[in-house]
Amino acid sequence: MISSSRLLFSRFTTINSTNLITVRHVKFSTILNLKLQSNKMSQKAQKKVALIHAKFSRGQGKPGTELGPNYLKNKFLVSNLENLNHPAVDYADLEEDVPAHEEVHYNHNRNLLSTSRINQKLSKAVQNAISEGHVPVLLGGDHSLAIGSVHGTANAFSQIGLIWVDAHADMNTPLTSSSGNLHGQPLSFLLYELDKYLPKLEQFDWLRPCLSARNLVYIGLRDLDPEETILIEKYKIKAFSMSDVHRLGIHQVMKETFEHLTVNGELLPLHVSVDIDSLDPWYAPATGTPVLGGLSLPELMFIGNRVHETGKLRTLDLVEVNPLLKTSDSDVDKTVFSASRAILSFFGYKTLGTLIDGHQVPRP
Ligand SMILES: NC(=[NH2+])NCCC[C@H](N)C(=O)O
Ligand SMILES: [Mn+2]
Ligand SMILES: [Mn+2]
Repeated sequence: MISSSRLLFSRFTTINSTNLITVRHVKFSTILNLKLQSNKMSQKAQKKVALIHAKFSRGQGKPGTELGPNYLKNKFLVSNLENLNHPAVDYADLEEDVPAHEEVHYNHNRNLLSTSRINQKLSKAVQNAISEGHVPVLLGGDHSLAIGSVHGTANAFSQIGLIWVDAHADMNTPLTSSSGNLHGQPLSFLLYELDKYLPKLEQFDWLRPCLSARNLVYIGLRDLDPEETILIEKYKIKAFSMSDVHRLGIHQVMKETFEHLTVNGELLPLHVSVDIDSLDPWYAPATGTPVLGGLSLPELMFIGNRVHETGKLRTLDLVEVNPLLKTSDSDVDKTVFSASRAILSFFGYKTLGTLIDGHQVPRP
């Protein structure tokens, strides 16, 4: 029996040095005689990415996340979305439009009025973008924006699956939150099961819960508040903590995630909400609530690639980049670099290098 390494070796030795030199002058797909999958990709019109810029920071206490969209919409992101056949369009521009003195607070929970208003607009923008055949990508902004973003996706389909990639569970209610920050609470506003724990908040009159706890999967958890742990247990929510990622490996985590979100033999349309603090602070230091021991960028990109392969991504959020929280400029560069690559991975950008029509998408 010939071992595969010998086979490889014997094939390799048939290439002489002249051939190796000519290789450099010819399109390498021809040399390798590969039928590239990406050729097929390029013939089929791909969905456009509808960029939704949400300049918002009032879901938490640290100014700076409102600058996120300006950093995240960089040349590298836009040109590579183009290369990946998912051209980006600037779809909506949202910002806080409530003067500070008109804000409404509930107990220690801050900024209910502006958070409600921007999310109502965001939900409509997401629904419209989906109905026009685009994939909305929310460039945040803090994570309270997931209220509108997920609400929009959930209202565009009969049923969705939500993958929440985060160090935190963001499932506090205004009554359990110790910080009073709405970015730690979006899921309590979205899940049917948690509606009964919410106080009546007239600012959010427009909002109805739209997601079953059964259709939520967490990845990357490592900093939960006690009530969040209780709720996850009580409603048997599928949750992969960082120690689960270590135990199972990210490949198995994604396999089980998709199995969980498959209903009647079909994977649900997916909304993926990525909090940049799911990454270890080494990859993403410029964020408001960093927690050590997070995902590596290759792991997050693996998640993105697997989701991309399913063809089921309907909306993506990238939130909590805060360019003002830095000890040096390189902290911002690192965070934006990681965030841009993470977004691209959901549209087919691979760490290995990505081929389109036999050409490699440039790597920075
Ligand atoms: N989206 C985030 N970064 N959330 C952090 C939440 C932290 C804490 N659990 C809270 O409720 O305040
Ligand atoms: Mn978080
Ligand atoms: Mn979060």
